[in-house]
Amino acid sequence: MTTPKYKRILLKLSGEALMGSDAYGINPKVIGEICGEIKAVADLGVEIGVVIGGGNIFRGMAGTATGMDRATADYMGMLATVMNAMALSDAMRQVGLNARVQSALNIEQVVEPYIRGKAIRYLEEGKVVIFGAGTGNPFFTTDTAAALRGSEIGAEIVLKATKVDGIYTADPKKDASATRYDKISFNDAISQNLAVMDATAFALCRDQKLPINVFSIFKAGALKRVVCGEDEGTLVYC
Ligand SMILES: Nc1ncnc2c1ncn2[C@@H]1O[C@H](COP(=O)(O)OP(=O)(O)OP(=O)(O)O)[C@@H](O)[C@H]1O
Ligand SMILES: O=c1ccn([C@@H]2O[C@H](COP(=O)(O)O)[C@@H](O)[C@H]2O)c(=O)[nH]1
Repeated sequence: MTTPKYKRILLKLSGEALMGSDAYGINPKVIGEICGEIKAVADLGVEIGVVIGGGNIFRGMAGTATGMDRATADYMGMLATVMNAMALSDAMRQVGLNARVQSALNIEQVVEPYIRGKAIRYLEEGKVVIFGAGTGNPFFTTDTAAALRGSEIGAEIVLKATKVDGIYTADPKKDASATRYDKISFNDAISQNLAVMDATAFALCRDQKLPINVFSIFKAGALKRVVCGEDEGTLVYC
């Protein structure tokens, strides 16, 4: 059997990735495939916390661009991540995973509130814990929530599963000449303003000595390869 390098991980899943090639929302085939990738890692005995983004439904900055109050728009963005968390939990159920959703905003008729001790107990029981509503605070992102929850649950690494296959010298979607790093230090990622992740998330992980691996969620088997310590995407280290 393949031996995982990590016992407990925090997986940051791109909200936008859930759209697949659709213009908006959640594509059932794509979310099912992503859950298959997660199951392959859970079957190795790895404890998995997940933070899900909301970019497939709503981003606060998009609301602000149309004149909305930023905090109001950000709360809408956080609610979008709760919808994604619920969809992900159900898609996990369909592939045979046992998942629990905890929300940083209290909507108790819908999902449990975030309680750190309970989340850790679920992980120890082999359940996947999906953290919705980001940090629960406006002016942050789900990348920062991943750094925060990863630190709180004692994850050994944050895995950012996104639409690109690593961190590049510039945004590869805008600059075709950009080249990918195999690894990069936190200080270099921050000083070069590499926008694949926000600086708050990088800084928190750096301070907590929590490495990050950025990889493509669309590459079959990539998540399992990262978890087994193989070179995949870009490693951000202290
Ligand atoms: N230097 C860079 N290297 C790699 N990607 C970059 C870089 N700079 C910007 N990007 C962009 O960052 C994006 C990933 O971050 P982003 O926060 O937009 O998405 P996400 O976290 O995957 O999605 P969501 O916000 O929906 O959860 C990539 O799709 C890429 O286009
Ligand atoms: O802690 C947080 C996390 C998120 N938000 C808002 O939600 C959206 C969606 O999250 P993404 O990280 O962009 O996927 C984000 O644009 C913010 O508006 C937040 O306010 N606080």
